[in-house]
Amino acid sequence: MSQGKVVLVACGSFSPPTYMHLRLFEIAKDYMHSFGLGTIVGGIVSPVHDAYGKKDLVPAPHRIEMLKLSLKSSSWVKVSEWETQQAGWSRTRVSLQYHQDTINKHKSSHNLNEDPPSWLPDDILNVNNIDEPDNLNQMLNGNVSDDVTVKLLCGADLLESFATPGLWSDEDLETILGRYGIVVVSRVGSDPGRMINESDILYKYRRNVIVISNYITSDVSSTVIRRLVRRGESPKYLTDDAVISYIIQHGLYGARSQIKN
Ligand SMILES: Nc1ncnc2c1ncn2[C@@H]1O[C@H](COP(=O)(O)OP(=O)(O)OP(=O)(O)O)[C@@H](O)[C@H]1O
Ligand SMILES: O=C(O)c1ccc[n+]([C@@H]2O[C@H](COP(=O)([O-])O)[C@@H](O)[C@H]2O)c1
Repeated sequence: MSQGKVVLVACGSFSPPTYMHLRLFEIAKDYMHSFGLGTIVGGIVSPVHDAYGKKDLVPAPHRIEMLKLSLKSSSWVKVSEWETQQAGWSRTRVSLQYHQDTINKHKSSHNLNEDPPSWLPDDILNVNNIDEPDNLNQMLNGNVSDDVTVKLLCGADLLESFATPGLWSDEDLETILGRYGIVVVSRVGSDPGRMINESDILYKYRRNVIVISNYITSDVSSTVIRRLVRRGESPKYLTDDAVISYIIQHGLYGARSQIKN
């Protein structure tokens, strides 16, 4: 298991973002830090392209804006618009590869004039870090790898979807699991341990699959928020207040202005 620097990338619809989407990053960061599984230097949320065509997927500019509102207080998780700017839907392997390549490029060039994308973690852009004595000592002693690896951050339902026939290509799963690795947070009703045991490909790459039991369980989902909004009921405390205001203001998910506050 890599002990180096890690950037977590969460792919999904985020229609709308819930507080659990953002909790995933905090849960993963704490867990990986306490078990010495790598140093998290950044988090990226990558909303899916409209062409993914999932039911109730509001246009990407709305989802991006809601994510930005949700992440206002986060110093280390950023929104990447790259997937939404492509001509069509991008497979997750391609998205991970793009983010990894861009990180590598900026990390090796240290060229701040190169217009880095806004989602690039500050830790990678902060060239001054390189001269920090602690960092230098660690590197000289060979204790820490200076590689930065992206890892897919997801809930256990996404892991389960790997077994849906025809959904993910075997070749992509080999790359996602073998080259990058994934960090899976348990979700009500799913059993990631069993999934790994029952899937040959997950079992093969089990050392690259970090499973985190989320003991503060929550079944909140975008579906629940959309349902409440549609019924004119309040989704307060399931997502950021600013997201709720945005939904009402733009009449998303069948919102009417009389949503109870
Ligand atoms: N409550 C949760 N616990 C753990 N993981 C979650 C939870 N909610 C969402 N996720 C994870 O967040 C990522 C993005 O999920 P997605 O946008 O599909 O959210 P969702 O709430 O499941 O959406 P929907 O209800 O529209 O299917 C996925 O990896 C998903 O597994
Ligand atoms: O790469 C693939 O083959 C692939 C197959 C199915 C789903 N995905 C990604 O998984 C995410 C699923 O999001 P959601 O909201 O349907 O849970 C989304 O980011 C998709 O692009 C990716």
